[in-house]
Amino acid sequence: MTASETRLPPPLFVPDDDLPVIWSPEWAPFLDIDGTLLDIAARPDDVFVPDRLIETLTAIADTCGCLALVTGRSLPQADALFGAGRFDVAANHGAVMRIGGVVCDQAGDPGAAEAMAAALRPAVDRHDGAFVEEKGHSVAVHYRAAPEAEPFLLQAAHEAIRGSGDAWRILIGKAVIEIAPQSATKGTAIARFLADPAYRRRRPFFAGDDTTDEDAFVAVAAAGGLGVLIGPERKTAARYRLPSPGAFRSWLDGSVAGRSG
Ligand SMILES: O=P(O)(O)OC[C@H]1O[C@H](O[C@H]2O[C@H](CO)[C@@H](O)[C@H](O)[C@H]2O)[C@H](O)[C@@H](O)[C@@H]1O
Ligand SMILES: [Mg+2]
Repeated sequence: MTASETRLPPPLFVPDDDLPVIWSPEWAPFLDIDGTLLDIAARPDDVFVPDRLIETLTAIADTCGCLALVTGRSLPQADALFGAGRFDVAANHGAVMRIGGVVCDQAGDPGAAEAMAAALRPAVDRHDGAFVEEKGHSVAVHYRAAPEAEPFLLQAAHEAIRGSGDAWRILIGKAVIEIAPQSATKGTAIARFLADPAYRRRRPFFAGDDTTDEDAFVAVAAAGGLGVLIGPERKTAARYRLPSPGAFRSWLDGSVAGRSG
């Protein structure tokens, strides 16, 4: 069953501390970054990471014995935001995996990604405010400041991957069109983590905000875990929902035993 075929009841809205999780080594927490842990900002480099969030995530990782960021960002970007090597990461929408400090999987040819970025640039340059984000194993075209450009940029992205066979796929996120390896998703990333001794036999928890996170919600549900959608209500495979990254950060803070405001 694919994410788009998922038929589950509408997600439950969870006011603050009713989310049924008490961190312990039973759990494997998997967390999306943008729009989930962090508020959306005008540009990728404008995001703000509160010190307290890093302390909270570190405390959860210590309690559970594991924690992974599962993100569309690249590994260097995730490290720049949360501290070099601090957490396990599935980067580039699952194409690049680092577990226990070791980069164990790398899907997608960075040379091909660079060539696609170059091919996209003339189309992007025709729209003030649009820009290309090169991420090694994937490419993003941002148009938050040029929303009218979306159809044109989407066509350019389809043209960029034409001829690559099944190697690449297009994902549409928040004011962004991404080109990522076909062979990896956030769902395959979670399955890969759960096969690793550091995560095996744990109950997966995943929080994410985007339609690109639905593969992960399906994967955690299939493994008996728990998915939390961050943001407004929509069709989703997540079973719970919190309204914003701020609400999620507050819940995370409150979920860490022995800490107070
Ligand atoms: O999977 P995620 O961790 O949620 O990452 C998804 C993409 O997030 C970033 O772009 C988004 O957030 C930016 C900062 O708030 C915002 O300016 C942009 O409009 C959003 O699309 C990041 O730049 C991408 O590389 C990630 O794939
Ligand atoms: Mg996100």
